[in-house]
Amino acid sequence: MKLPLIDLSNLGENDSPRWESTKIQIREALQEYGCFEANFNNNIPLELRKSVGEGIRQLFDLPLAIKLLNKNPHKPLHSYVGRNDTDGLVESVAIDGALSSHVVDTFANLMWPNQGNPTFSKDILLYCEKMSELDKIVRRIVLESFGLEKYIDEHFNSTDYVCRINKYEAPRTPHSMLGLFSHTDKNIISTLHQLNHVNGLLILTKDGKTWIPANPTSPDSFVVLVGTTFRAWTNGRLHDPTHKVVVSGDETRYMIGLFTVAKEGCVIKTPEELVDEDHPLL
Ligand SMILES: O=C(O)CCC(=O)C(=O)O
Ligand SMILES: [Fe+2]
Repeated sequence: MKLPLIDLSNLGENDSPRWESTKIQIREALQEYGCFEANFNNNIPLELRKSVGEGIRQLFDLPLAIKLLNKNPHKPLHSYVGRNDTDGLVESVAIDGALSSHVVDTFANLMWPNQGNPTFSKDILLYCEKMSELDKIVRRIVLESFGLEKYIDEHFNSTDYVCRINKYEAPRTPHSMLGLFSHTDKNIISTLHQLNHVNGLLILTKDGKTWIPANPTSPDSFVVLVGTTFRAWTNGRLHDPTHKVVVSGDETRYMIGLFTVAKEGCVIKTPEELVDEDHPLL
């Protein structure tokens, strides 16, 4: 089994025939699988991909004491996660508010206290901007597909972005090993981009029977995944898939993800249009 593959490159205006057919594809994919592979090419140039990969390798090579400075006392999931913090092979950093150059520079100054890392800051900011374009297209399309255009601005204005960068140590055994435990994302939308050719993400089907490999079919593709908050907002119409990461072989896996989260203090409320006899409020 494979994830649905949907081409979102150069999608054009939002009343074109292509936009309309893409809307149907996205809605079906998010109902049935809770995710899809998005082709979004021409969007992230090869040079940027290489440069960001290099910056991320340098970041994880920093001493543990430095990486531990990436902490958020109020939100433990928006902080550094080390190899000993979970059962898996994952190590991870988080940049909360990654669409702000000030936030990204502050993060880089913390990690590279001498003079920051201007290349890293510039690359991450650009990457996150591109991924947020994808998030906005998908959310706009989903809301339109429910006839809820009137909520689009409110939706966009009530969200922030967290960038999370994951490294999965090479297990160096012929057996596959757990990279990241099985979970659902609790945020709204996750936009995931595997940075090298080392696969590992698996998505559980809605019936809970099959793990589908989410191996990118091109270096320009992303996995767009529904989080529990969006499932709640849509009164259960969209599925929030369980997923995990399993790695094998002798190469390290890197992933950069942009997680759309509700702003602090924002209350998630299902629009009344999505509640009726067939769909009582969950
Ligand atoms: O590494 C991946 O592909 C997925 C990571 C993930 O599921 C997460 O960080 O929530
Ligand atoms: Fe996840």
